[in-house]
Amino acid sequence: MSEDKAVTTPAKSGGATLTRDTAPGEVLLKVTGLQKHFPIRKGLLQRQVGAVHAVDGIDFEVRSGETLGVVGESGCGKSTMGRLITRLLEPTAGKVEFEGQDITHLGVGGMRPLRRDVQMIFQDPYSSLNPRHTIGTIVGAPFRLQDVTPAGGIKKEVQRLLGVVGLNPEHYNRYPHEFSGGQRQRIGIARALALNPKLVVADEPVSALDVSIQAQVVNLLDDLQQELGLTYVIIAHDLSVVRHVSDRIAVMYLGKIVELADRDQLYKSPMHPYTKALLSAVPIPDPRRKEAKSERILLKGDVPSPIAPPSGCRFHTRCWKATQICTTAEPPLVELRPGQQVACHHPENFEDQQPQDTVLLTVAKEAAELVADEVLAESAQTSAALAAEVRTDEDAAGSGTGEAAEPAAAADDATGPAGSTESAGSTGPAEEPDEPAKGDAKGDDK
Ligand SMILES: Nc1ncnc2c1ncn2[C@@H]1O[C@H](COP(=O)(O)OP(=O)(O)OP(=O)(O)O)[C@@H](O)[C@H]1O
Repeated sequence: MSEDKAVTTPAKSGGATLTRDTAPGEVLLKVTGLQKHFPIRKGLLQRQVGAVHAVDGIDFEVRSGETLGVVGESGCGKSTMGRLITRLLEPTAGKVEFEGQDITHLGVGGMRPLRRDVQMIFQDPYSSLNPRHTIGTIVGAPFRLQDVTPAGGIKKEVQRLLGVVGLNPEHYNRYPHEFSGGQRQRIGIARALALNPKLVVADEPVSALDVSIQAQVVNLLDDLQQELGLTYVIIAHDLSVVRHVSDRIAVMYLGKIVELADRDQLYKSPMHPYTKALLSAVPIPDPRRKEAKSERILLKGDVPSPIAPPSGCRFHTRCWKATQICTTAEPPLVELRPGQQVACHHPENFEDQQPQDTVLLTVAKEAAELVADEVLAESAQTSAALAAEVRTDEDAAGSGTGEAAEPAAAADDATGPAGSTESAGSTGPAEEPDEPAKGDAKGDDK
């Protein structure tokens, strides 16, 4: 990862230079009672017959310089939350404050300066880049949109940014299809960094990539944060991805935050049964903790429909600890331990909040099953592969070579033909934007 480690701070671009008002550790983003209900309409008159409760009243803060990981199964509302805080979606209710300013209902004009400060990286590096544009145009777009001319000109700045994310600045005129999946995600990252943002919301930034490439992109994000003092909200459905980069983690279930805790605390001692189940699904690849897994929980079934979420605690239909009260009273998100907020009547690793309610629901007992240790040991190995990769790269920081792409990377991912080995930090010929069928063909619009 030669060039990855040699990250340089983006040049102060004329007009785009942003003062870093919020000191590290201070609240940069504050979300209160945030809701997004997508209306469901039917009939000729398109009358509203219901709503998808995608995000249903969440509160959290993001401090300057930290990484907040957001996890949960598919459909829990993570992406919607990401789009709400970047104001790509209008909230149904609640408040979003950025640097103390209420931005909940700012119009296009009011949002314009904020667009520089808050950027988003999307999950799919294939569809988020316009195939008709060169990467020079793509990465330079934010300057044009914001009418900003960096010192030295857009081209020079874009080439510098490409170098920052470990791509060859010479490839300015190439098209997205000429790059591998990991390289395309680097292009997306370069675009997000163009205007020197304060907050970057990354929505499943690596889930479309091969595991070995994932580690490289995660490490790049980490390096950039160190160098540029960025604040991240990283959304993932997989706890193994956010584990290595997050300071705190929010666990979402059906539009709600059910647990919000410091990273280490969450992994060592999860309090919400859902968090515990998520952790069970991603065994911790640490042999010293093997004995700690006295019980492993496998959740059965899918997340219930957000159109009509279960009453009381939304997780009660899949929770092995659910009792009567869980069906009627929604547990508030409260700080049960310093740095650990949980919404549960019967939390794990803590005293019961409703000890009088002892009779388990029949369905609860069937909701989850314990998984055999052997099965877990096997999957722990897979999880360990990613962890080892990340650690190796962390250890190699500054070593200047970083050939993190193992042969497995050759497979890259199956989503596109550009299956070249991701060449992290390649600013030279090592970067192989192999496009076997098309070679260097430019302007090959798809
Ligand atoms: N524009 C929309 N209109 C209607 N429903 C939507 C819209 N966008 C999202 N939803 C619904 O909101 C719920 C939450 O979706 P969201 O994409 O935020 O979840 P997620 O946790 O990010 O899942 P995934 O990991 O699959 O993206 C889902 O049930 C989804 O179908």
